Amino acid sequence: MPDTPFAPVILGNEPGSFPHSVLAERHPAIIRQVRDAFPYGPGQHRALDDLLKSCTQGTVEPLPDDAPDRDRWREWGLPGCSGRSWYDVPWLWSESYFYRRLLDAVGWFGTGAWQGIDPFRPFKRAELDAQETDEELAALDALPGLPEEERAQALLHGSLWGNRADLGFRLSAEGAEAREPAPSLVADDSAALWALLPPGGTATLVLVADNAGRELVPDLLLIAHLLAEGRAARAVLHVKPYPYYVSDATTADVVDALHRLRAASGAAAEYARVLWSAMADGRLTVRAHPFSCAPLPYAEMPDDLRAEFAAATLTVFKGDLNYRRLVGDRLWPPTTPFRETTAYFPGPVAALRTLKSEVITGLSAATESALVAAEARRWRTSGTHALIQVDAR
Ligand SMILES: O=P(O)(O)OC[C@@]1(O)O[C@H](CO)[C@@H](O)[C@@H]1O
Repeated sequence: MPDTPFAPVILGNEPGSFPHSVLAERHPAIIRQVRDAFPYGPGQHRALDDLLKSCTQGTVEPLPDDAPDRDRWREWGLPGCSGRSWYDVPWLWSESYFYRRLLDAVGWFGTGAWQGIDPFRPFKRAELDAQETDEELAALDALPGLPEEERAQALLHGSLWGNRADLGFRLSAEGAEAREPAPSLVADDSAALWALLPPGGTATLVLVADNAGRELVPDLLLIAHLLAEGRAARAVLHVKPYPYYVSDATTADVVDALHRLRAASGAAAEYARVLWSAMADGRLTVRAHPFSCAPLPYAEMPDDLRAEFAAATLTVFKGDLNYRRLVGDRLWPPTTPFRETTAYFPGPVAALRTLKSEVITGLSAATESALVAAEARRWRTSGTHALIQVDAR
């Protein structure tokens, strides 16, 4: 990481700011939604009440003594954050710990009957079962007649804009889905991305997934295309080891998405066949590394993960949160080169992301001025702009 006195770490303690609204409004709304979605017992309701009080008015508290990941969270900075207001510790840390505590409250980590019951599953399932998903899958039938480059580009854009399908985001951005998509890319390095994945090559692609459902489906379709066309010989899909940020994909969500694709007809079912056989013969693997849910930037990744990314031809980070973790959750001057913020990364790296938080790098001065002139600061968080950035080395 470069020395960054000019790029302060984002905190959530400024009333009226986007990060503050996430802590003060989005998190309580998520607690409400989860509480309403399950027939929880009194213990769970009490734990949710306690969490609501702690995260809005209280301080960060340590994990229970028997938490299986106590040591990990100690390494991830819990002792330094304990006793401080959730608003005063780094925003990234605070959000991440909120999801960890929410899972605790509903019994995910316990040994009881609620162990492993995903509190966000009803929302993710509803999205996967929605009519919009049928329409998106039916639209794939237009692809087989097109030249390979056009299909590849269409599927890349499907995966990119699929990142708008973020359930946590929609909780606090009502109507965002209905707005004009404004499909404007604020940075487009797709040519550099394709140059790293030529047809008939031996590339290993690592895709660090973001959301389940209507984002994961197009991510899987893109992977299927890359494998089928020989742009990747092998792909590794990184998902979250536990439910996170409402809609982030876990292994269970990958299974649901693959079932959804397999049950479809036409081209979608063909992509499903490619994916099932690639999983069966090991060309496509799923990883759920603990660091995927860490409250830290990727600059602090552990050695085993660093080695894995170093061995890949290209690592693609999907989504807003992964972007924040890739470049560092800081208020960078928007023209800071992307490759300067990813210089620590051990191999070629790309970001596919719609803009849903204030972190941004790699803009040209002209693009930044145009966005500010048209929308002041709104373009940073509205989810209506996107980027494809590549550091090819
Ligand atoms: O990573 P994703 O799904 O694209 O977006 C995650 C997100 O909704 O959560 C954060 C605020 O909670 C923001 O960074 C962003 O808006």
